[in-house]
Amino acid sequence: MSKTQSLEQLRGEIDQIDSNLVKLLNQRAKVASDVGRLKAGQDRDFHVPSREREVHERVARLNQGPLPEEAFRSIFREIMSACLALESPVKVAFLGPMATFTHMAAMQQFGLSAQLVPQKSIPTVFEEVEKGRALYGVVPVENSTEGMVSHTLDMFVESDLKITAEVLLEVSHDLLSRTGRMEDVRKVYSHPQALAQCRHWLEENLPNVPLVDVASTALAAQIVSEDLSAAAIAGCSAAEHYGLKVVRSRIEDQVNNFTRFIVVSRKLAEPSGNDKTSILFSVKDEPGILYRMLEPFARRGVNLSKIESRPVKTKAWEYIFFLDMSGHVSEAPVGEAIEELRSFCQFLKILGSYPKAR
Ligand SMILES: C=C(O[C@@H]1C=C(C(=O)O)C=C[C@H]1O)C(=O)O
Repeated sequence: MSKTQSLEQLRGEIDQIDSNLVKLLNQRAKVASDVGRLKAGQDRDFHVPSREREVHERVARLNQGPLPEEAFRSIFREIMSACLALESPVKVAFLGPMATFTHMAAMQQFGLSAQLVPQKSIPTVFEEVEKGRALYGVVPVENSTEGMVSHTLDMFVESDLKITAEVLLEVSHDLLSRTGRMEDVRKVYSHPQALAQCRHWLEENLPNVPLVDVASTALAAQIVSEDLSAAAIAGCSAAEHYGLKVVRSRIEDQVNNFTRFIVVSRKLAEPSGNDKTSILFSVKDEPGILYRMLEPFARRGVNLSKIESRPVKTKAWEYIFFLDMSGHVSEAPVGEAIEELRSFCQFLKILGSYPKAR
């Protein structure tokens, strides 16, 4: 920048660049619509997550700064979301109500132009996708401090939906109220997990204030939007959505609190080059079975990243196992190890192969 450039001149330059951006973005949208028409004629899906990933990766390679990769990721997520919405918005069911952490995860994955539809429960999210009323569903599956969301794992025993993506979100809690003043808080509402995650902060800062459990952090925010003497513990997007002020931000006791969400759909995702596969199976109760079920993976050098067991609801002391591994099921070592395991399982289901979250 030379010293002689005035504020007006610099703003003029920005206006010129924006004019070009508007033109280019509309050009891009038109080409995306052409692609949409072409695909419709060939009966192909318009939304192609693997291609979107390619676009993000290409943009990251092109980027020479000063903007960081993350900035381009959000910008291009919204560009592609808006291009898709011109044809027909991608419909996504998520565990609601509005402004839950699952809602934030859905926005992170699909952008603001997707049609995000809140659902009352995890089973209704699955049902919306199974019946074809939504293309995707988003539900929580695991929290780094509270563990697995067993309701979600249990759904896969009956459902044939596939996991097509995972989303990692840092979960941070704010204390929200109508007035934004600490001295007005006579009661605190939240989801029991959120209250547990802020226990020490609450003991120190709001001792003797009653804590009330409700079904979600967003519902707590909704209740508090009608009560001047109450506060909610919820994510920052709930403040905006329910017209609340932040009394204190980031009140969780542990930093680095992540929740993992999964995206379900009726189709398997294509390989992206850096995938993960999840399976579910049950084995006969006999000596050495735990060793035998893992051996096919060890022999082929397939990296197992997680193993969970859940009781079979209809049979006491029998278990089903959930296994996560690196790689896509279409890759030989992964596919072969799974088939070998299948040969001594009572049942085995591939829950999906999907890109590893960044
Ligand atoms: C335009 C396409 O369709 C959709 C829109 C994309 C985009 O805006 O870049 C990318 C993938 C698809 O979800 C395509 O497949 O190329």
